[in-house]
Amino acid sequence: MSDLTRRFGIGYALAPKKQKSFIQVSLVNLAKERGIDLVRIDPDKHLIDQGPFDCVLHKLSGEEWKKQLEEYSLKNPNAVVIDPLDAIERLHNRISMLQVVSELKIPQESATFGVPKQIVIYNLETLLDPSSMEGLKFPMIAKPLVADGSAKSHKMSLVFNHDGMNKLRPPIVLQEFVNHGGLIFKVYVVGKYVKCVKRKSLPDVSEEKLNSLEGSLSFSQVSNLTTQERINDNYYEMMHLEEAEMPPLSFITDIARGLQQAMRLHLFNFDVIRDARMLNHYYVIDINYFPGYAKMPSYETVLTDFFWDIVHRGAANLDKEENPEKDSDCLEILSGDKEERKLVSNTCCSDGEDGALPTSPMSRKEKENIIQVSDV
Ligand SMILES: Nc1ncnc2c1ncn2[C@@H]1O[C@H](COP(=O)(O)OP(=O)(O)OP(=O)(O)O)[C@@H](O)[C@H]1O
Ligand SMILES: O=P(O)(O)O[C@H]1[C@H](OP(=O)(O)O)[C@@H](OP(=O)(O)O)[C@@H](O)[C@@H](O)[C@@H]1OP(=O)(O)O
Ligand SMILES: [Mg+2]
Ligand SMILES: [Mg+2]
Repeated sequence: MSDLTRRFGIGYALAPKKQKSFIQVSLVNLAKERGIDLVRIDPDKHLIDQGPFDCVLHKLSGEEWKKQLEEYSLKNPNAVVIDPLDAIERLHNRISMLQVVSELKIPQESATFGVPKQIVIYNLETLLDPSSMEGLKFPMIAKPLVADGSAKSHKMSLVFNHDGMNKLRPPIVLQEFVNHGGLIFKVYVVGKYVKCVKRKSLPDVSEEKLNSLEGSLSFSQVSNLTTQERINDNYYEMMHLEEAEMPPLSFITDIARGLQQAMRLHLFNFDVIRDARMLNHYYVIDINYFPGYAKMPSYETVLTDFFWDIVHRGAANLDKEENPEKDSDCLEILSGDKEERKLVSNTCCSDGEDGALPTSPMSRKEKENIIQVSDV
């Protein structure tokens, strides 16, 4: 059978929440039209007994799953696994996650980048010893060291002074909070495709405010919002985020490609903030494996193109540049919307649709999410 008439199978093994957000009818139908069947893998059954698959797409972890994948790959050497578990594991620890950013060797002409100053704290004794924090300035953001996708791993605190340390539970990463004008850039990578969107982020903390704030403030999953209504505060209106400038395209693409090569991953996104005091300096603060692509405009088309490449070009050729000129068109800078609010619940909206790529028959649904930030 020629490649044009043959059907291809991509098995997906995802947690229920991810499956619900990612496997939308619009994606399944578009892939089907292009000869690709998306098939659910039952994680409770042996992988080896399912399929056959041309590609296994997954966001599951643990020793048992690792064994299953290894066994499957041994028996099906031509099946592509997106992505290798050992490469994904680097992102499960917030130190190794950002280490890769510090090691990137790419030209920094139009703009510069780095990671915020941070330390890792493994026990209470170190946490409560002020000398451990030497070199770090308040406010800080305390993040669980483990970033395994659990609700716990997204629970963070803004820490304004030493009193705020009491409520933290190591192991944590203490990272300097960088004022960034309440705006975050999310850069989605799908194989060679790179897309940068704007979202609302935590508001700046002024010196004045810092002195009047008590201890710490906890919050969770700021970046999991797409649709938001604001209540009672004009911070973001005053910031005019819609008009805020995007980072230079080539700069963002260089970081994306650098990260992709260093991490050997095809599906990830990273969060970038711009230093409010030095406007051509950026910080990478977070990298996520297999993020919420359904929030990315035209996600069905982008992902289906990627699947098509996998099944027609194979893993070995997937990362080779086919047509560098075409690739440069792949970077789209879009504007989205996201925000963090104090003591209220909100919904927020990503302005998403860009028209630069053909959209699939069923357009992406805006998701509504709620965020709550409460005093600890
Ligand atoms: N160093 C920092 N300076 C300023 N703001 C920060 C910093 N680190 C994180 N933030 C803010 O806190 C939010 C959550 O942090 P981070 O992205 O590390 O958490 P996460 O739970 O891994 O998020 P995601 O849902 O994207 O996986 C960011 O989106 C940003 O708004
Ligand atoms: O779907 P999941 O539960 O995996 O949640 C992921 C979420 O996507 P969603 O919007 O589809 O929920 C992502 O949002 P964006 O970065 O794309 O905004 C991001 O928050 C990831 O860190 C989450 O992955 P986790 O770290 O929790 O595994
Ligand atoms: Mg994030
Ligand atoms: Mg994250």
